[in-house]
Amino acid sequence: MSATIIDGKAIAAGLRAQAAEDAARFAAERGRKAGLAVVLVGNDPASEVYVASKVKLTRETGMESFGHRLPAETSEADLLSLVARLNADESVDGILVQLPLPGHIDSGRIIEAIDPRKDVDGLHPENAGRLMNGLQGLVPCTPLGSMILVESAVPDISGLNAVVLGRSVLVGKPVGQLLLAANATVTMAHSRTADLPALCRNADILVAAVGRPEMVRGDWIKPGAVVIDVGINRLAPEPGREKGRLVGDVAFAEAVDVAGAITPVPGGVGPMTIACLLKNTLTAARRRAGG
Ligand SMILES: NC(=O)C1=CN([C@@H]2O[C@H](COP(=O)(O)OP(=O)(O)OC[C@H]3O[C@@H](n4cnc5c(N)ncnc54)[C@H](OP(=O)(O)O)[C@@H]3O)[C@@H](O)[C@H]2O)C=CC1
Ligand SMILES: Nc1nc(=O)c2c([nH]1)NC[C@@H]1CN(c3ccc(C(=O)N[C@@H](CCC(=O)O)C(=O)O)cc3)C=[N+]21
Repeated sequence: MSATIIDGKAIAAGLRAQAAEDAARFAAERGRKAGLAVVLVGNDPASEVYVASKVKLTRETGMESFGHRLPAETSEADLLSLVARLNADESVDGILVQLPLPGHIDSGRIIEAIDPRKDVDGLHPENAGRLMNGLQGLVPCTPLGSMILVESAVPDISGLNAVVLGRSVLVGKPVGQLLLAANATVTMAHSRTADLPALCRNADILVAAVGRPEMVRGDWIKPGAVVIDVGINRLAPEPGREKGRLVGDVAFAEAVDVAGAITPVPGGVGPMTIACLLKNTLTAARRRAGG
């Protein structure tokens, strides 16, 4: 058996087309474009690639993009004052501070300083709490994108066994909350979980977000399961190559023979993350504008 490949790239393109329509309507109704501010501290090459891609797609979608690049040695106080300015700026509907931040900055303090209504990453404790309590808020982009991909592959999630590998605030925990809200029976696994392979073999839906290249092997997967691979891992370059290959947390070549449906890396969850960021920015813009 060979799994259906869930085409995140195509589904993300559809979401962006919808976002572009919504952005045009917002601009026509409000007399200004919705705006997203992206803050990058330091010069981590991977972060620079993601941020460049976010800026490009934000503009292509018909929204205003405000880029803020700060040197690695920026103080926490200076970053907090930038966040305060963006909170007060009426043309900014969404604020994203790219993670990870340099070690001398407490990311928790920065995230808590963002106006929850502009927190398009959905990482502010108020938005995390709203998600947990089933209240309206802003949902983190990667989990939201992962969930849309699950829904594209399974008509009814209700009653299915879901296993989430990873419990980060950015990915694992919110993915678990979304699956729970959709009535899956959710198990959250992590680095202390006993016998991961056996646990995973029980999963109708398996979401891998651990950051360990190809950790999930083919024989961990229940035949017919839906596998969402969130991992983005850059391998060391092969001799003569400048860049290493990008792989997920799942050994794709093995898993594809067992799963019912699976996301590739690249072209799976990654493009959905950015599309959901644009979607969240419009959601934030409309709510701030009162409708
Ligand atoms: N596609 C996209 O858009 C995005 C992709 N990513 C990718 O997703 C992956 C996860 O990211 P993120 O959640 O931020 O990572 P974190 O490092 O914050 O969290 C990793 C989680 O995986 C768990 N873990 C680590 N090693 C193991 C192991 N050997 N067995 C079981 N569990 C393990 C950790 O457990 P414990 O809590 O016990 O330490 C932790 O909960 C990364 O590859 C990242 O690059 C991230 C964001 C967006
Ligand atoms: N505050 C914050 N919010 C984030 O959402 C956030 C973050 N910080 N820090 C880093 C991670 C990582 N992340 C990705 C987004 C898109 C792709 C993506 O588009 N990937 C392409 C390939 C890109 C390539 O080729 O390098 C794909 O999977 O097809 C990947 C990873 C968002 N993150």
